[in-house]
Amino acid sequence: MIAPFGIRLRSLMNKRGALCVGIDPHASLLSAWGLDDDARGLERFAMTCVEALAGQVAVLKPQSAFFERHGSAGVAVLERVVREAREAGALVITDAKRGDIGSTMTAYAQAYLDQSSPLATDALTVNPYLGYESLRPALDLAAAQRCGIFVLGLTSNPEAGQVQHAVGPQGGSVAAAIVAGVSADNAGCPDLGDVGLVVGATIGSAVTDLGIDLAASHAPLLAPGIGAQGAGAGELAKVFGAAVRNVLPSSSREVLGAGPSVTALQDAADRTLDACRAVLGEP
Ligand SMILES: O=c1ccn([C@@H]2O[C@H](COP(=O)(O)O)[C@@H](O)[C@H]2O)c(=O)[nH]1
Repeated sequence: MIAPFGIRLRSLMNKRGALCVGIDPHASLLSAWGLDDDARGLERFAMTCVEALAGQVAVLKPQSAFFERHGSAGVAVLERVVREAREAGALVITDAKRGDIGSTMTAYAQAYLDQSSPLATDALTVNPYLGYESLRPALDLAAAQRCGIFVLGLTSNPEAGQVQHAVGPQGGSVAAAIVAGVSADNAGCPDLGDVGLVVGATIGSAVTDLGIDLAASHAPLLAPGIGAQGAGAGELAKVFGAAVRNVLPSSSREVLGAGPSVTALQDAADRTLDACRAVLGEP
């Protein structure tokens, strides 16, 4: 039987280095690569990323929105990207930030985590702001299918604090309550659990300010914000402190901007990984 997601992720981070490259086919990037902003251009862009990076980096993270904006043809491209990236040896986190209630959350979970689904992936980003327990159908199906879940914790966008830093009824921050939920789901894991957190590389001292212990959560820590959003590898030590070993830095536009040359994309990913390694050490 396949190993649980957290174990597979640690093993691939050890082998390939701790880096996630996002596949975000912005219209501006399609244009910069000389491609049309249509489903054919999207497919060429995304499959070039797979060809360049799926055998090299630990994790690829297609951003679902950029595929959905091309309608059903775009979703078909997403299916191909996820399938072929996994076949080439990368782990795939589908960044769709799903979140809903009850049976609707179950349907989202089935769409991405049931391994017989056309969109089947290794891990899915989810939004806990309908309440952490609203994610239970996805958490349960992920565990059954040996997949991962990445719960939005402290996101990289500047307006996130309005919700995530707010103090909830128990007196702690909303983000701390989400982290507590993740910690409970990972309880007993000796190393990385299957339930991860999204914590932006841009958030400065928020983890410390809110009194959050990320290391104790055993969560893989997906850290977007490197590159186009202004964070560099240097920010990682300050943001994550004692939890740096569990960080998976993520960058999209900064790497993708090097394309369409396959070798230029590979070199850009290598440069980002080297910069992160200098801060994080070996995973
Ligand atoms: O807190 C979050 C959660 C997700 N993202 C996503 O990551 C990429 C970032 O792309 P860049 O080009 O490297 O800025 C994008 O898909 C976001 O939706 C995030 O940035 N922050």
